[in-house]
Amino acid sequence: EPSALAAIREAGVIRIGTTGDYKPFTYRTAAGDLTGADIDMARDLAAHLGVRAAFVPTTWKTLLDDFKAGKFDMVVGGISVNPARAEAGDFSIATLSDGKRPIVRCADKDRYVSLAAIDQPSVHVVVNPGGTNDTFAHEHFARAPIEVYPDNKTIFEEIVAGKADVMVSDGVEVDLQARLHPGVLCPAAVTAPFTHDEKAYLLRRDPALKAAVDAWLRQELDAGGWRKHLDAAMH
Ligand SMILES: O=C(O)C(=O)C[C@]1(C(=O)O)C=C[C@@H](O)C=C1
Repeated sequence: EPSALAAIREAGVIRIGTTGDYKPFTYRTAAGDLTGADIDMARDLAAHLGVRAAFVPTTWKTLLDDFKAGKFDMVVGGISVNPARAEAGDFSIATLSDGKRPIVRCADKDRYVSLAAIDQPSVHVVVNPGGTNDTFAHEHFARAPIEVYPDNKTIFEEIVAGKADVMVSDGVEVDLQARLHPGVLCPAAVTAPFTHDEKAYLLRRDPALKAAVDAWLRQELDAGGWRKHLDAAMH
C-alpha cells in the first residue's frame, strides 16, 4: 500500500476535513467561502506539496468517525490534541498552546472566575456538542445545568440573550468573541485557564506525511506565516 503522502501526490489533491464553525480557525461565510487561519495554512500546505486542497465538511460530533472512515487525509480548524484522536492518526507539531476559560456577559466577569462559582444550580452553562468543550463541561459541572446547543456559529448569542450564562472554551475563541461583542461579552477574570491544550493538525498515519507537514509547519512557525494568518483572522 502506498504511503498517504504518495497517494496525495499521485491524486494531486489533499482532502482536508474541517467544521467551518470556529473563528478564528475555520469559518464558512454566509456566501459559502471557507476562511480562517487554519484554512489559509491548509491552502499554503497544499501549494507547498504541489497539490490541490479539497475541503470536506465535517462536524465536531462526527469528526473522528469521518476521519477513521477515510473521508479526509487531514483535519484542521482549532483541533485540540487528545488521546482518542492521537490513537486514530498522527498529530503534527502544535501550532499553539491554549487553555479553556469562561466567556460571560461583561457584568458577570468577576463572578464566574472558578469552577466552583460556575457549578451552581442557578448558572446555565452552554456548550457546542462533540468537541473538547463538551467533554470538559460534563466532567466539571455536576450541579449547573448544561445546555447542549448545536450551532457553534450562533452559540454566543445565547449568552448575550441571557438564555445561558457561561461558556467555557478555548482562550483564543473567548478573546475573539469578546472582541466581536464589545461591552457585552467578556472573558471572565480567571487567574489561570482551567486547562492547557495544544492545537495541531490531525494527519492520516504515515511517517512520510507527518515528516513533510512538520518540516513545512516548523518553517511557517519560525518565519511568521502562521502568526500572520492567525492575526489576520483575529480582526
Ligand atoms: O474539539 C476540539 O478540539 C475543539 O477544541 C473544538 C471546540 C470544542 O471543544 O467544542 C472548541 C471551541 C469551539 O467553540 C468549538 C469547538
